[in-house]
Amino acid sequence: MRVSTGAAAAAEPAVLATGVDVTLGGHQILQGVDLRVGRGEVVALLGANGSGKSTLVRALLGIVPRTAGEVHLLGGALGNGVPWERVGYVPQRLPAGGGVPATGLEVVTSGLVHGRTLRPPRDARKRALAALEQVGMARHARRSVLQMSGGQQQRVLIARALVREPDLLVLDEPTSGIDLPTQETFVATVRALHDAGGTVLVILHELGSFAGLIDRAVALRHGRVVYDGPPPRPRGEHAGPEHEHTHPHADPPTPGAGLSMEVLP
Ligand SMILES: Nc1ncnc2c1ncn2[C@@H]1O[C@H](COP(=O)(O)OP(=O)(O)OP(=O)(O)O)[C@@H](O)[C@H]1O
Repeated sequence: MRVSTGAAAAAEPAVLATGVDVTLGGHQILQGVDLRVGRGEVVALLGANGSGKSTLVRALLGIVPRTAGEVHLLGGALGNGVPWERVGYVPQRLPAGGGVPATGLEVVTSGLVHGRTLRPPRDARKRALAALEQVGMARHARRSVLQMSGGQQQRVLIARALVREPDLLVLDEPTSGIDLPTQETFVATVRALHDAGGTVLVILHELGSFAGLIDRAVALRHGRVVYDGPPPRPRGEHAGPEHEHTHPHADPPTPGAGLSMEVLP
């Protein structure tokens, strides 16, 4: 991880959002959301379908507009104040209609290009290949992402976020559609980023492979924060933080072992 410039900025939380409101299509989707993620924390964002998790993450990143509220990332106000080259984002899926036939390598290399320099660094190819290797996609580096399965595309998006070795990694359901061995490789990579001092905000439907990594959970319901505290314990021991996921799972998941919003207050 790179050392932040300015001790004051480094002391600020990685994510600080206050009073965030978002209205989309005439409906208020988020209402007065406050969220703080300290440096080095791993925070899970939980909630039922449609509770506003993706919208919150997209508002935090400035992808959807706020009608009220303030957002600071890595000590900078949303917009030009944010050091975007230190922020990695994995969206839920490739944007629909993004019909550009880029290869996996090109998509990952684009993760090294940011507003201040349009030219990838000299070692971009090597770093992009290493990131693809981390998600088990190195041998597909030259394939068009449009010809990849949804899970493969997701792995390329993860590699694109990891390649810049971000200080803040924001993940929108990163493991949906990805097989378990790849999930566990990915979680190990996120753990390494966290061990190096990185901060992670991750939308999850169940803690699953992430269980042992999560410091805190924040739950949304109908666009409001309804819980902010320790991650709720899964009912099944198998999915608990104490369970080391070191083996491939041949059996289907235990019913109820996955942590869902239904068990939250
Ligand atoms: N562009 C949009 N225009 C209108 N409504 C939208 C738009 N995007 C999202 N919504 C609505 O906002 C609400 C929250 O959606 P969002 O995708 O943030 O939920 P989520 O918690 O991430 O759900 P999921 O777990 O299914 O991904 C939903 O009711 C959705 O229909």
